[in-house]
Amino acid sequence: MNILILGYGKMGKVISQLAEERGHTIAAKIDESNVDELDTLDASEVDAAIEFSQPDAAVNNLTWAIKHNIPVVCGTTGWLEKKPEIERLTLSNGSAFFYASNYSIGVNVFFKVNSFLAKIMNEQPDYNVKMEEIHHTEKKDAPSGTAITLAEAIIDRVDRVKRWDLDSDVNGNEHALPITAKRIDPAPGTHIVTYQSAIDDIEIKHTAHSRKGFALGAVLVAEWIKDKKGVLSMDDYLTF
Ligand SMILES: NC(=O)C1=CN([C@@H]2O[C@H](COP(=O)(O)OP(=O)(O)OC[C@H]3O[C@@H](n4cnc5c(N)ncnc54)[C@H](O)[C@@H]3O)[C@@H](O)[C@H]2O)C=CC1
Ligand SMILES: O=C(O)C1=N[C@H](C(=O)O)C[C@H](O)C1
Repeated sequence: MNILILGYGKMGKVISQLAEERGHTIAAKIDESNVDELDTLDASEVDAAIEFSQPDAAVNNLTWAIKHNIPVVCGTTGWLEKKPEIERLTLSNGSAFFYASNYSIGVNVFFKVNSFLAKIMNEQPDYNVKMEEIHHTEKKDAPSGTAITLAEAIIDRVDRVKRWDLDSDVNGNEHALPITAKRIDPAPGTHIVTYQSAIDDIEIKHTAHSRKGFALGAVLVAEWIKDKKGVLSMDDYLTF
């Protein structure tokens, strides 16, 4: 496949390397410094685009790919208020758009465990739930996209939890899920969900050791999305 890299930072570099190791070619590596290369790129030669840039760049990149009918795999977090707009554009254009807050298989297993635990804890009102996420200091958004996905699953299943709150001192308020976002180098991504009671704590934790799991997942999805259409997610790709 010929893959276009939209966002050639820490993730774009690992993704390009892995894609080449898997026998793909890279159509172009687009960064802040060479966005104008998109004006002359032959889109008909591109099989899929992988977009890992930054919150204020994602919408333009995705719009460009969708309008050029290039299936696009997006991992950028922190722009999701605009996602409905991108989904509408995808559908009206008959293109393909895939979004996941986390492409690693391990985190997607963790999402399932989190949902299962939340369902059980709905029946255990003595426990308050809280979350901690730890990432490197260059991360632009907080809380992480992964933390938001985890929180949304808890809010959907635990009736007493109505919202999440970032870095607030709401421990003990049973209606809020406090999320603490720590920035410590070189953490690639750690997420901890804790249910706390006077008697005991129940804790689940995922720790990424590198960016390889995120990057491999994105390349595998790009291979899968090549001939697909529509708004797609990990629920369409993963069979577990
Ligand atoms: N969904 C997932 O599995 C994962 C998502 N991420 C997300 O991916 C994004 C990128 O992460 P990193 O690579 O660590 O960040 P980074 O800061 O190392 O790289 C971002 C790159 O985007 C470039 N950029 C800025 N404007 C651009 C534009 N208009 N077009 C193309 N590129 C542009 C910047 O120059 C920079 O090189 C973040 O939003 C992060 O949260 C990161 C890891 C995993
Ligand atoms: O910015 C990062 O690095 C990461 N971002 C994603 C997120 O916001 O959840 C995924 C991963 O945790 C790494």
